Amino acid sequence: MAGLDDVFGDLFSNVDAAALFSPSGSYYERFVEVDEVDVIVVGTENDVSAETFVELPLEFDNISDRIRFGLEGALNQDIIEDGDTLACATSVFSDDIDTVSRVRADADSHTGIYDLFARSRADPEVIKSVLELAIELGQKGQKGKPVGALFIVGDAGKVMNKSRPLSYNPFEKSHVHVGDPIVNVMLKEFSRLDGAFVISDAGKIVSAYRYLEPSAEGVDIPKGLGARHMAGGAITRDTNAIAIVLSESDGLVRAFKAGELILEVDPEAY
Ligand SMILES: Nc1ncnc2c1ncn2[C@@H]1O[C@H](COP(=O)(O)OP(=O)(O)OP(=O)(O)O)[C@@H](O)[C@H]1O
Ligand SMILES: [Mn+2]
Repeated sequence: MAGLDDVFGDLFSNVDAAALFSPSGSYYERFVEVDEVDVIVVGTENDVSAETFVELPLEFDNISDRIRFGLEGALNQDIIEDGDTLACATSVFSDDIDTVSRVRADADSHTGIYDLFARSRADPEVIKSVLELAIELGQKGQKGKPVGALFIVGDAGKVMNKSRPLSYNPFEKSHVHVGDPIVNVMLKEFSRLDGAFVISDAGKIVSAYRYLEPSAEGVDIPKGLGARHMAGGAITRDTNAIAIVLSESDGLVRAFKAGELILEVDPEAY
């Protein structure tokens, strides 16, 4: 007689490693005793002081994004190899781990999400702050109305050379950085106005109200997106910046790198 174990056991039989997504300390401890497989912890923080850890920039709400990002990070850090099979344990319905997915690491299905954070010129913390700000802006809008915004992060000198001012720059002589609560309030306020924010690798706000003039040649952005997304996507081909765009029309936050759409998140899901 076959039992449930025989059937569900297929999910984790002969895996190369187990990836635990944001496990509790006690859950992780139980794995330390298991010497059958390597254990990888994936999360926004290494709360359990795991030996092998992959950092997530966001607690991705979408489970496949979460797993894909984790595996991309593990591949990038040479923790796993292309073709390895993993048992990925995550929580979907509660804070506890309640789901196991059997996933094969595929270097070809590389989405670039990990690269966006870990291999960009700009500081990963800066990228994370700007992404969080765009998500927050998408959730709340400006006085209840949907707003759009365009943030160009990194390689600021070159970005400034490929753009022009639409108005006076309120950040002209200031030395303010993203992540600072006051700055976030200012950025939200200015996001009502036209153009892009330019942010340095280290997170300094270089300018607001920039009109970007990249060459759009060879930029392949999804149809239906307008000038803001085109300009944001294109400048990331011309420079080593990344672009984080909040759409006023569909409410989604998108990130572009090297002229390509890398990440799409729905602020309402956070
Ligand atoms: N080249 C540019 N540089 C900076 N900002 C731009 C540029 N082109 C457009 N924008 C900004 O984007 C705003 C919206 O333009 P548009 O509707 O064409 O873009 P979109 O990609 O459809 O964005 P949304 O989804 O928010 O409507 C403009 O009002 C302007 O503030
Ligand atoms: Mn539009």
